[in-house]
Amino acid sequence: MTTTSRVPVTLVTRAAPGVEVRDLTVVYKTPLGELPALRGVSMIVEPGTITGIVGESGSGKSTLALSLLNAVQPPGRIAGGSVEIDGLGDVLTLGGEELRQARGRHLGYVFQAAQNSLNPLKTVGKQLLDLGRSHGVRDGRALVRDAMSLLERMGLDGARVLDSHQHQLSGGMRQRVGIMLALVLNAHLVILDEPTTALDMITQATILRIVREVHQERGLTTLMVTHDIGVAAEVTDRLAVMYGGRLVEHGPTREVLGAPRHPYTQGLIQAIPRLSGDITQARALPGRPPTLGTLPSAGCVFRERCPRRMDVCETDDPLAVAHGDRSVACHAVELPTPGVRVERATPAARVPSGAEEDHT
Ligand SMILES: Nc1ncnc2c1ncn2[C@@H]1O[C@H](COP(=O)(O)OP(=O)(O)OP(=O)(O)O)[C@@H](O)[C@H]1O
Repeated sequence: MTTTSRVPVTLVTRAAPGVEVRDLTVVYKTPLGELPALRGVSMIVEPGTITGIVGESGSGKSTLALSLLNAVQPPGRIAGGSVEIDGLGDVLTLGGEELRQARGRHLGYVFQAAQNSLNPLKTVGKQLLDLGRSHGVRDGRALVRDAMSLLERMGLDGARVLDSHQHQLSGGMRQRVGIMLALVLNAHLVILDEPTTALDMITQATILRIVREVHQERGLTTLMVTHDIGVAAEVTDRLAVMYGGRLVEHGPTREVLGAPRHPYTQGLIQAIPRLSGDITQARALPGRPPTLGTLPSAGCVFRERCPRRMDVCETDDPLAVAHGDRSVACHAVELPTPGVRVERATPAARVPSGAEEDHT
């Protein structure tokens, strides 16, 4: 990723953008005061990759996704850090029309509960044309063609869906409309927050295949929030594991799932029931994830549930240690050879902006 100074949104490069999140802190106002939902999160997203953001409910996944769009709403507030996106600069410094144009045209997104986000008074087709117009799309017919083709690939009757109102579509159909709307303006950074939660297993598999295909065809950088490790395993190249507002482990999906290093990642994987073999081997993580009010203000956020807890975990928040293109934030993890203790979870090698890379 190039460290960009601010450039006008219209000059944006169309190649898959890299993203660098640096020291991001987001707080929510609560009766106990402002409490951090994200604390010092740093992460690099390589251009052209699909990164899964996983973790239990409340770990900060959606807050991170919203921050990438500079869309955290009160009672939340971005209290510190930066989100540099190739071609856009630090999105946290964008506002007004610049930010509106960036969203949709350059940053496509499907928020959680996308199935409820359509306007009940307008047909999907009308909303599509409104969206196009508000982003300066001149060729409405081409936009409709592209939308129909995306919908049809997701197993829907495109013409019928565009003619429908929200109440005429099932939850799963609306979810797919949300995905179409995120992709149809040709954004090159796409953020999907739980894109398949309302879908049955077969439809979910179809959608994941299409997300992957469209990602490759269009040269996207994709971030997918999911609480479902199976979904992440199926579709992502890299995995970012969050706990209590911290990024605790990050690396290539196969390596993180095959040889998890952080005790939390190990616990998450052990908790997945297997379809074959001994199902009694699935072991739920003991305890519950913290809420904003129960997060410890010092030491490791995971220590209460950690089987490898040590004295230092009570007092020192572990920094991310990068080793190759993996990083882990845990006092108890011994790396194969001495790692470099760094504040930021930075992969060793960065691919230049827009460079092609085989991540399979
Ligand atoms: N509007 C809000 N006001 C107060 N606290 C909030 C608000 N939104 C989120 N939080 C808190 O911030 C923390 C992170 O929430 P976030 O929704 O980002 O987590 P998540 O990992 O996406 O969870 P889920 O999988 O349940 O969506 C949680 O403790 C949550 O309760």
